[in-house]
Amino acid sequence: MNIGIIGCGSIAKTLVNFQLEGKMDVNLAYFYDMNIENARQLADKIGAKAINSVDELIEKSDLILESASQGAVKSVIPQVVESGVDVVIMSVGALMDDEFRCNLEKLASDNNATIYLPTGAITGIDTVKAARMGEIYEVSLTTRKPPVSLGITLDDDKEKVLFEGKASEAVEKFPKNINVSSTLSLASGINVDVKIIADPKIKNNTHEIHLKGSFGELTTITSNVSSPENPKTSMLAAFSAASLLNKLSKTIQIGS
Ligand SMILES: NC(=O)C1=CN([C@@H]2O[C@H](COP(=O)(O)OP(=O)(O)OC[C@H]3O[C@@H](n4cnc5c(N)ncnc54)[C@H](O)[C@@H]3O)[C@@H](O)[C@H]2O)C=CC1
Ligand SMILES: O=C([O-])CC(=O)C(=O)O
Repeated sequence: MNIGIIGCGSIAKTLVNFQLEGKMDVNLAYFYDMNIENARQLADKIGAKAINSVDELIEKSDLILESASQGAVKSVIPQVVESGVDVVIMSVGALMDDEFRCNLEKLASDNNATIYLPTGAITGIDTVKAARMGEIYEVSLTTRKPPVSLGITLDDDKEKVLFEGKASEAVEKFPKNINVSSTLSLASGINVDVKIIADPKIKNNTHEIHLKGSFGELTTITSNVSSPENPKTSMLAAFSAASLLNKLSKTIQIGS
């Protein structure tokens, strides 16, 4: 399966390294970026092709992985699914816009395309999906990142709450830091409560999920090593994308 990639930054680079290590069961074949140099650099590492037109990327790819930005999801992904090409979306925050998501879902369904949302930099999405078969009473996400990951500096070493509210607002205010809240919301069917804390005492990007439902209770804590290329992004996000791509060709499918 030939994969086209939109957005050649930290996540795409990790995928390229996996391909170099022989860990990918799919072929990362085509690279597109609004900065063509970023696409060239990654494509050259694995003898793939940098492409400077979305039309050509769609025409050539069996599946497209978006690892660019919420803006890219809104501007490019409708055209991808309208062409009947499956897509993996990393900038999941774009899908908290209900009207956009419903239109995209209809466009995909009308054109026989599938939209995949990887678990990303959190843990427990399998359980959240299963919990939804019963009743979910409450669900929340507390994200704690070092200030550098949030693109700020703090005057002292005290933690600072930067945001408390719903996921739909969080993804607008922190578009590069809290896509995971959208994944959790879409999996649970609830616009989840989100707290974002800048914590100078921690090194890792940490996401804590609490969920109560008719099945019982779930708590997960994921303490993520940041990407060396982009401290906002945790390595696990790219690992999750790679794992999802590999899952597409597996005969035994593990997890719900
Ligand atoms: N779902 C999840 O769990 C996670 C999602 N993310 C999201 O994944 C996306 C990619 O993350 P990174 O690779 O770390 O980002 P990055 O900033 O390292 O790289 C993004 C690349 O996309 C390109 N780009 C941006 N907008 C574009 C557009 N409209 N068209 C074409 N190229 C465009 C940039 O030039 C850059 O090369 C971001 O939106 C990030 O917030 C990040 C971490 C976790
Ligand atoms: O990588 C992470 O820790 C989470 C993240 O940036 C996002 O969800 O946008």
